[in-house]
Amino acid sequence: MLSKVLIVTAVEAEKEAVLRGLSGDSRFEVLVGGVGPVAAAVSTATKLAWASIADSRAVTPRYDLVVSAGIGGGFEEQAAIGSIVIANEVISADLGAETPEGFASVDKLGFGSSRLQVDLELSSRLAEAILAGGHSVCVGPILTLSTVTGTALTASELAERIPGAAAEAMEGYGVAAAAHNSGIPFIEIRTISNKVGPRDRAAWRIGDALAALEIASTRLSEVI
Ligand SMILES: O=C(O)c1cccc(C(=O)CC[C@H]2O[C@@H](n3cnc4c(=O)[nH]cnc43)[C@H](O)[C@@H]2O)c1
Repeated sequence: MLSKVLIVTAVEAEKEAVLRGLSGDSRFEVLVGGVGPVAAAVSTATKLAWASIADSRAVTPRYDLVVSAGIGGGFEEQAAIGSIVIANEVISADLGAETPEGFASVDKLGFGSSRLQVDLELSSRLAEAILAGGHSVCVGPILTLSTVTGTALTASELAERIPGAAAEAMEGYGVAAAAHNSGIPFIEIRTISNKVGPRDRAAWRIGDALAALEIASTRLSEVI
């Protein structure tokens, strides 16, 4: 059983949904890290650094797990609105260069990796627990972007470039980079508020996604 888990959300409404699902489980700490990969990375890394300093004075244990959790967009035929997506990989999908032949990732350019690993064993157990609880769940790559996809063309380009892409959001890769930098296991949970594609704000079902986030948080507290 893990003893201390840091969950990072983008906004307060997501934190509140996570806390409702955790029902006071004191093993968890929930941080509102801000919207976008940079805010998420800076907030998470700062939190982990201070915890490490405190830990060195044996005041509080360092974290056993870091979680990026929040709402996200679901890719067609992968994740429906209201469903839960658990990452099997997090990918910074716009980290690279635009070329006449199309997008070139930093991996392709030789400047590093746009992909970060997750704790696959825990992710799998969490997905099984969600499924056993009767909620729809998908396990697949979750993309991190600095811009919310707003056209069918971009959605299809992403789906073609990253086969099996299940969801997109804006913070996971940043939180994961901070966790990996501290040598702490990481997972990402997204609950689907909208379809990835043409921008249609009226079609966003944030309430449904927050309700699913509460469910996912309850299952998380059961499996760790
Ligand atoms: O385009 C709009 O008018 C619009 C309306 C409501 C919210 C937004 C956001 O930019 C929310 C970003 C926030 O939510 C996460 N999120 C949710 N769905 C997606 C998505 O399809 N693509 C990327 N991020 C998404 C994200 O992690 C942010 O925290 C825009």
